[in-house]
Amino acid sequence: MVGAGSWGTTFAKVLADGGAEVTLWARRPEVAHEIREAHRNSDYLPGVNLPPLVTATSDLGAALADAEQVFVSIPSQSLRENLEAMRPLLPSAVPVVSLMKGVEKSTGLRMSEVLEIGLGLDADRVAVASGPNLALEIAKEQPTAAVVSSSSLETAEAVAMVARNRYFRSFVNTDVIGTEFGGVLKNLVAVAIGIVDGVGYGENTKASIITRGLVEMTDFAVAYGAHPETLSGLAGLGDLIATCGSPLSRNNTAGRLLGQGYGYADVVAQMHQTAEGLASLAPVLALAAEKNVDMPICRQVEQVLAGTLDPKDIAPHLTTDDSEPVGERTTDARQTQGRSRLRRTIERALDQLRHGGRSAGGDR
Ligand SMILES: NC(=O)c1ccc[n+]([C@@H]2O[C@H](COP(=O)([O-])OP(=O)(O)OC[C@H]3O[C@@H](n4cnc5c(N)ncnc54)[C@H](O)[C@@H]3O)[C@@H](O)[C@H]2O)c1
Ligand SMILES: O=P(O)(O)OC[C@H](O)CO
Repeated sequence: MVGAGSWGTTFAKVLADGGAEVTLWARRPEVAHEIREAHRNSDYLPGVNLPPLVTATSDLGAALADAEQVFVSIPSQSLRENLEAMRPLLPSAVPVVSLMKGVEKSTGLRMSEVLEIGLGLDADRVAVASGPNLALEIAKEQPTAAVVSSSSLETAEAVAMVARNRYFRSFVNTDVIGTEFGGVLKNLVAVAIGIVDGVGYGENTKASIITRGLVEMTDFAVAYGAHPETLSGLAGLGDLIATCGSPLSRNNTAGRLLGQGYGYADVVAQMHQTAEGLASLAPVLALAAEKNVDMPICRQVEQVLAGTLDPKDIAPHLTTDDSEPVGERTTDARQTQGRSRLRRTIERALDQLRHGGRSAGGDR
């Protein structure tokens, strides 16, 4: 396991409680020492005892030697800089699994893509695991589930066989794009939820943002080739519910601080753990623009982060509507807009007939 933060350590426990021997690589030797000697990682998982099958080292080569599967759980924006060191140490033919939920700011790439490029791997060797997985709940052995996804079903199944135990169930799919983007995008909606929570708005506002947020997530992921049903599954809706509903979520917490009036720099300074949504927002919006996907909630989060939108005004797209009414689903909206366009075309044709080609309404 590369990365001994809250999720890497928790996932190591998940694997060990399923019977696997796990070596964690911790960047800081003192963290590795505590895990090895005291079976604790008190910085990240206070009060949690790690099973004897988990050990740790700050020597990357020792952590990777003889590994049968490699899991990676470091902040998304730091992944690339670690791959050069990992590449020559990686045992051949083993699957590499991303546990991360971000996109690379400089390239807009998903973490599985960064792993493939940085480690020179075929896509079939790479998997991602994602779902409603708040680390501290799982570290306390509260039951949950996740999806392991790979373009190779064989790889996904091999990983899922290991990543399971009495409190953790792994499903499989081959929709890597949908599974990965689900984890990225729910973070952005969770920041929005935190903001309205910080402002003091109640459950109607939050339910509206969660529901409309799921539409944004689905439209975006489908535009990039995901299956829509993946976004209704554990890695989409499931994770959205968990992250938006829990004060344990760092993205939700960051949003709440913004909603309470703290500026972006103060929030970043107060966060001691990774809130991926803050760094993923800009690349996600750039990717959305490339595919003409409208993401009003994410755009407003960006404006709050930039200090150009008062947090209490975060939901105008829900409360003001100066356009024609549209359906809830984008496809419905397109149909409605299509009907409107057709109606306008017919009206123009009738108008031309009535006025001999001279419009009565304007200069076009
Ligand atoms: N914590 C959760 O509940 C949870 C659940 C699912 C997925 N994730 C995802 O897992 C990933 C890791 O998150 P986390 O919660 O473990 O974060 P964290 O902040 O708890 O820990 C991050 C770890 O990465 C290390 N690190 C920081 N900068 C580094 C660098 N430049 N090079 C190498 N290591 C570095 C830190 O020392 C730490 O061990 C994120 O993408 C997150 O979205 C987290
Ligand atoms: O603490 P967050 O906001 O990074 O969320 C953690 C997990 O992704 C929840 O599934």
